Amino acid sequence: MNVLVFEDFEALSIAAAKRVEQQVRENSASVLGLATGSTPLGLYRKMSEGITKRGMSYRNVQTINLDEYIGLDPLHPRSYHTFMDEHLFKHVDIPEENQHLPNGKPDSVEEECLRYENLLDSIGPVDLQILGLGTNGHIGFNEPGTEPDIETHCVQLADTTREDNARFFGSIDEVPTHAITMGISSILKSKEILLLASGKNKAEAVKTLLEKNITKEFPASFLWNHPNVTIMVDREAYELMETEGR
Ligand SMILES: O=P(O)(O)OC[C@H]1O[C@](O)(CO)[C@@H](O)[C@@H]1O
Repeated sequence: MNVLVFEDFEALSIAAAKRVEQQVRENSASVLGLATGSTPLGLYRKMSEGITKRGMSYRNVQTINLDEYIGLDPLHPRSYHTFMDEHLFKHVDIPEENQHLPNGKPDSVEEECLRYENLLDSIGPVDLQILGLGTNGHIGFNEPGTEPDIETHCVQLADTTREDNARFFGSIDEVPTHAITMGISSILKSKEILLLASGKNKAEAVKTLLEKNITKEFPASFLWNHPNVTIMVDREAYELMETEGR
């Protein structure tokens, strides 16, 4: 696992965008695994700027997102479909048919999970997977207690996750209780993984991750089982490591 420490969120976002742009320049038909949450917002802004400022194009790229809330229609203002549209898809030239997210309002959640894992296998493997890090160590919506061999599945969200995400909704009561998420084993199928973490509220989780105690109680620790993972953090997210003089 490589660890890269950046001065701040801006520097981290620029570096992450550089890696994505390099990937797409090398292989214009790359498959990108995408995440939601606040952390990739800087990356998505820089990717959008890349279109106008650096002549980037994503027209042959396929994207596949990690997760979606169950019960939210794709057009719901708080769905991850809408999040991706607002923050990335409407600013870049990825064809709509190449943008993939789980359907949060399927007839059958089980069938949707199967469909999504099959989709991942048919367009994959993901060349570059972007991940955020939950304060409780989740990746995607794989909450503490998730087994490492699980593929795309339905998950009950932890209370802490619903609290963390209440800022995107009016109140915690409006945050859905369940989601569809790629599993740990789905994520580990990627060729390369880039985990981003920013801010003091991630410092404890970053410290736990870097302790290399591989346990289902801290799902991100399973990333240690993958051969090509880079963690990009800013100084605030790394501050507990620096305090220890590492
Ligand atoms: O980037 P944030 O908003 O801190 O979220 C971290 C993680 O939590 C989630 O938003 C889910 O709670 C993930 O999508 C994300 O990777």
